[in-house]
Amino acid sequence: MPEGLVLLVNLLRLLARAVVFCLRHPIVSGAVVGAGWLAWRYGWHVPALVGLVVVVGLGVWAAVDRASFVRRVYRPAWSWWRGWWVYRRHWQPVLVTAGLTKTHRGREYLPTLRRVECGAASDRLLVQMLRGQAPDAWEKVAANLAHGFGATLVRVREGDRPGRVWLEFVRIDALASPIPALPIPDASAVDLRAVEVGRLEDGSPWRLRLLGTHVLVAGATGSGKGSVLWSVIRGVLPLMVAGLVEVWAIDPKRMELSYGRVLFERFGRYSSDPGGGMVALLEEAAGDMNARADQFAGHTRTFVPSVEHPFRLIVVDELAFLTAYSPERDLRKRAESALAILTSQGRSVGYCVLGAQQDARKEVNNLRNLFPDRIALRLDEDEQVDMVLGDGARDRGALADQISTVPEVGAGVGFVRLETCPDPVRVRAAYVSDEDIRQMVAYALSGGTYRPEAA
Ligand SMILES: Nc1ncnc2c1ncn2[C@@H]1O[C@H](COP(=O)(O)OP(=O)(O)OP(=O)(O)O)[C@@H](O)[C@H]1O
Repeated sequence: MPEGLVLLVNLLRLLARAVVFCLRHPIVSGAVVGAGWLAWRYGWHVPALVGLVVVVGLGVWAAVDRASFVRRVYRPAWSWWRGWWVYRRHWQPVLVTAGLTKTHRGREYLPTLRRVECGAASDRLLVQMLRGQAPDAWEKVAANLAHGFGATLVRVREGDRPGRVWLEFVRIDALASPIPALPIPDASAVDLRAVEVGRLEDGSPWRLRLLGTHVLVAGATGSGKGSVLWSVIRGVLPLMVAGLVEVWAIDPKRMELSYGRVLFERFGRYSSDPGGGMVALLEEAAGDMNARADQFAGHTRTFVPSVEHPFRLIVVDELAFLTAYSPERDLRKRAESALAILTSQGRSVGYCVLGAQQDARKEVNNLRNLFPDRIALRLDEDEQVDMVLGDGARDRGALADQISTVPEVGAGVGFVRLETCPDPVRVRAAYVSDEDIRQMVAYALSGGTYRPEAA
């Protein structure tokens, strides 16, 4: 091809790209054209003044209403910038190297990047796959994509319609360091449908539902099950003091819960008696629940806690001690039966079982399916992940078997399935230390007048 023609073709290409850029980014191109016109018509100081007024205006907005400024200005601008600088600029070379493009009769077909949304810790990219491509083609090269775009991890999620996927690029591990115990909330702020217990991977609060469900916390020894149990108890503490919530603690290990024994004895019940006391307490809870169900039948369908009928949270630290490891067969059967009654019928009458379990294997706990909400902390084997969170959870990114064994990095870290989304989300429970528990006891015994934060 003659040199002149090559030059002409390249010029036309450049022009076409410039037009596409202007159409895709009307605000930026409009601002540049507007500033250029003002400078040409009135001199350079006019657009400079307009720019200054805009910057001051944005600064005032950020100072007055930070949240709306971040949502409407900062996030879109940051997404636009990263979308162009990090992703669009390297899109073609990274995808070619990762083997996600196809060449047919000399023409290259490239998946289309439709949208980029950048958060504080991760970026989400909506991608139109090539026709005939499936999400698992992207899952297989997740490591290539992570290295190619400078992320620590990439997850592939279902897109908004067939043929599309969301790619989640995790840049910063927002859960890498321990989260200190959350402040004890005001009684009016406690919602039993959303008790704040820690943080989600994107830095937002992790809220756990208690009312209308049962929760299973599974994790190997040292995975931080205690921090989930104590964060829940801390989150409902003001309602315990107000008499609207009772915590019945069953403590076979006599380790974790015994620290707050005085709390449970005063605002609920406590047993660590292996000779039948713990099972008797479970049976008592099941009996009370049945009596409550009889009383409510035909009168109330939605449970609202009151002093007469408080919400009862049955906390069991290590279910398997009662259902599998107990040497007495009769006690095992009775415990299993009481737990089955509570979990199958207790939800609608204000009973919630919060059970912790070290071993997720089927034979150890066949009550697992009675717990609608489950949390997988660090697990010993990869097959345990699906046993806890349900089939396909590990393939969808719940790598609970890869959580660090170093307590500062991995304790209290886990995966949950939220109601709003089928994909597992990484979370970390706040760490409630022994000193925090002591302060909780002081707060409760003072009737809520002693505030640990103020001490
Ligand atoms: N959320 C957390 N953040 C940071 N560190 C934590 C957290 N939870 C626990 N740890 C640390 O990890 C250690 C083990 O935690 P914990 O005893 O709660 O685990 P566990 O799962 O209950 O273990 P086990 O089943 O053996 O009782 C604690 O001593 C503490 O130092």
